[in-house]
Amino acid sequence: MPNLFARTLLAALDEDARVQRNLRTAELIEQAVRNGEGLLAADGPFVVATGKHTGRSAQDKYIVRDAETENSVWWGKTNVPMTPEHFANLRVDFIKALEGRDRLYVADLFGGSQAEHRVNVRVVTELAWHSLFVRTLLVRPSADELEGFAAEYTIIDLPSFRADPARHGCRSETIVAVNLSEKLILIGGTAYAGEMKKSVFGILNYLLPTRGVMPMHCSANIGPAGDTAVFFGLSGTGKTTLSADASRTLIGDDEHGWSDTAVFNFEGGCYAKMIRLSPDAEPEIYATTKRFGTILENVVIDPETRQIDLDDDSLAENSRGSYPIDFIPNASADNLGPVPANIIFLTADAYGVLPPIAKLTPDQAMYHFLSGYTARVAGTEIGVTEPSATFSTCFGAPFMPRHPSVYGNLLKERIAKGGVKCWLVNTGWTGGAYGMGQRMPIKVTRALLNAALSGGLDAITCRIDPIFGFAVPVAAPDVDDRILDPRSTWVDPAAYDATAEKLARQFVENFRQFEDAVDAAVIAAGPRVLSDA
Ligand SMILES: Nc1ncnc2c1ncn2[C@@H]1O[C@H](COP(=O)(O)OP(=O)(O)O)[C@@H](O)[C@H]1O
Ligand SMILES: C=C(OP(=O)(O)O)C(=O)O
Ligand SMILES: [Mn+2]
Repeated sequence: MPNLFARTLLAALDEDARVQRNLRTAELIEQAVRNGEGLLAADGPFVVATGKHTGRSAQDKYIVRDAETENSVWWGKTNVPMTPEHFANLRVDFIKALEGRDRLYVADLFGGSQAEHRVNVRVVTELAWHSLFVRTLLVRPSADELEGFAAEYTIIDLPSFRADPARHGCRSETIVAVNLSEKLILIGGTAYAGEMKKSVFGILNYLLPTRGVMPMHCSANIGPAGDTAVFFGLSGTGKTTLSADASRTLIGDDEHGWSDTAVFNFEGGCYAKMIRLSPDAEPEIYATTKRFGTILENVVIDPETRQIDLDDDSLAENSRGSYPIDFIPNASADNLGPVPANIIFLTADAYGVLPPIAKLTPDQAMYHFLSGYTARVAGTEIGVTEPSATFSTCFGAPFMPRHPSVYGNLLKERIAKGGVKCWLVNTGWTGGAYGMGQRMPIKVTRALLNAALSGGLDAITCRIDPIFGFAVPVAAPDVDDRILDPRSTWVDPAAYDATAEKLARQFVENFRQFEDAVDAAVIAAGPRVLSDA
């Protein structure tokens, strides 16, 4: 039940003449144009600039620490507590800000595509395009379902709000405050739309483990043999890109649940990266940039010709496009598929040491799931700056309110049932002969995935990597064998060894936090620092 405050607010909004309720795409775009929120592009998309915030503000996110969350949330670097008093101040100030608006948008939506596992969410926004975004990304109730819709969670998103560190106990003018007892999320001081969808993800990640569903930061699709694959990965590792594949049916690009019987999408839309999008490598996603109903965030548009330029990164490297899932031609009509036959962990390794594909044992899979490794090149000068490793547990620490072992145990049970193969896929940067700082070609990754998912790597000889311990195929269909063994491509093998050792050491150090939570076999499944052996 929403608390008294939320009930009062919901009732007030129901009667408020300023509120535009559950408008559909065309009307929201008309309003957004009238409000001066963005421009229509020549080919149909609505194009907006979000200003200062072009990505999530992970450092400005808080969870209210109270009786509900005290023992259920894993407090630490990513789940940062906020006092109920600071939240109460924030709520008062949000109400004041709402009162000052002459127009507000309300969208009543489902978080979760399956009736038995979804939550009813009401999203209140000051921007019409935000309302369109959240309608696009979440699951849209039918007209009948809207009739008796009772919101359980409320999200209020006010980009024009300015948080006050003294009153709200925060760090800056930007705030994402999650109150799980009041079932209220307040987002202020940022216009990046992704905050809304990832907030709903956080709610489901909190609730679903108690109902026996494993929530996952992954994309998912289904092969011609009815084989579901899930692709875990941190931002930028290729979940969205690789899940849109002409030969497989898309379930979703970012957030899913794994129940006893199915993998189901939490969402009803996708949120793709637009920067330097290639019509050749990503034809399905590219086609969405030519359609009415797509929103393009921080894509540069010529105000006269209304042509867009996907290569222009002057507004953001993280330019985005959101579209309903059925804009992808072969999307699943019921948002679900069978339980997975394959689990893929995507990593974008900037050190150039991980192979483009490796087979994992169940213990190695647990190790890599809890580690959640990726690394990006730090600056724009690719190959010159030092890459920095990121470990984000469950490949999604910012969205996981509970202890990693909660999600880890759900994975362990599922792998233990058998019938699922696990893979580590490096979509990052290659070293040596392939040139330091070259991103793994998408067509190489796709060829390897196709081979792995269709059973084409099952009979291929593998070598066991001496540092990382996993099995690496020595050959694969349609791929130059040399790229499978990064060490052999480095001009200086000793430099490879030193770099790989450096990464191995970071893995080991990061994993110390999980040593008490897992079996010895899982710890032993991690990389080895050879010089310490
Ligand atoms: N080998 C590769 N595999 C996947 N994506 C790649 C690869 N090489 C380059 N990319 C680019 O990296 C980005 C991956 O982003 P995206 O698929 O949105 O990741 P995620 O959904 O995991 O955040 C895209 O811009 C894509 O074009
Ligand atoms: C929307 C996001 O997800 P991703 O980058 O993984 O697509 C995000 O992290 O803000
Ligand atoms: Mn994505």
